[in-house]
Amino acid sequence: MTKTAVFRAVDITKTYQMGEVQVRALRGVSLELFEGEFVVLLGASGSGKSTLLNILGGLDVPTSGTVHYLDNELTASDQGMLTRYRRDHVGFVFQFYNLIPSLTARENVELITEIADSPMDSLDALDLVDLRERADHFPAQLSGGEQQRVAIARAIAKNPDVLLCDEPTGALDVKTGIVVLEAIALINRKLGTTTAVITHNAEIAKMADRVISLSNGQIAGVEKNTTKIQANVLSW
Ligand SMILES: Nc1ncnc2c1ncn2[C@@H]1O[C@H](COP(=O)(O)OP(=O)(O)OP(=O)(O)O)[C@@H](O)[C@H]1O
Repeated sequence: MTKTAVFRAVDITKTYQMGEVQVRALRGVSLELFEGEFVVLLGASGSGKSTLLNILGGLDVPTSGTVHYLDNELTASDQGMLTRYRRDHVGFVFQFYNLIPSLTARENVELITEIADSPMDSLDALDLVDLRERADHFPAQLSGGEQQRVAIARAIAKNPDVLLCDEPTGALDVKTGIVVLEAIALINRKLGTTTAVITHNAEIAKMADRVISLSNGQIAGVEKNTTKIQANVLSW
């Protein structure tokens, strides 16, 4: 059975013009991400990972090349279409959790469920990241890892088709980072959400179905993991 390509990017480039200087963040990247898979985008700082993820998530547009999300060509979409695409299909998790400090964990999740088409219950989303008991706590009462898990609950509460995570463990110690990765892997497994995680940490790549390595704005390799390692046995 052929798997559906959720994303298809063909020869995308991204050049930033900084005054006189041109920064070529992506130099001809082509890739496919398949339905339900867990992909790690691995690369050193500055290799173009965030630029690529932002383009897939409709937060940015490439300078040239095409990107499709299923049958929709993101590169032919206007801002309004990209906004709807993000709202209806994409969950984002960033390195810094961006929770609203004056709202409880549950209220932070409900910010999203209130505007989504077919959201899950906010407490069920918190349950998936094992934080139902902390639903009425404010971000300041939660540890960094717990705040990141609230951010994951918020991202998945709208039942997105894809979950895009940019260095989700970048601000966390190893033990806490592993708990956060376990939450992401559980969501991928349980809900079948196509998941891409950016990291510069090769150890984290071991938990993926496929690892796409980026170097200097280009794809340096694509590897399928024959065995997926569970997050709780990783260490770095
Ligand atoms: N808005 C921008 N304006 C100018 N240059 C940018 C911009 N965003 C990214 N770049 C440049 O593009 C290149 C790729 O950046 P990008 O953030 O995609 O890399 P990355 O692999 O995600 O790095 P990191 O792991 O450090 O976040 C870098 O040289 C960066 O300085």
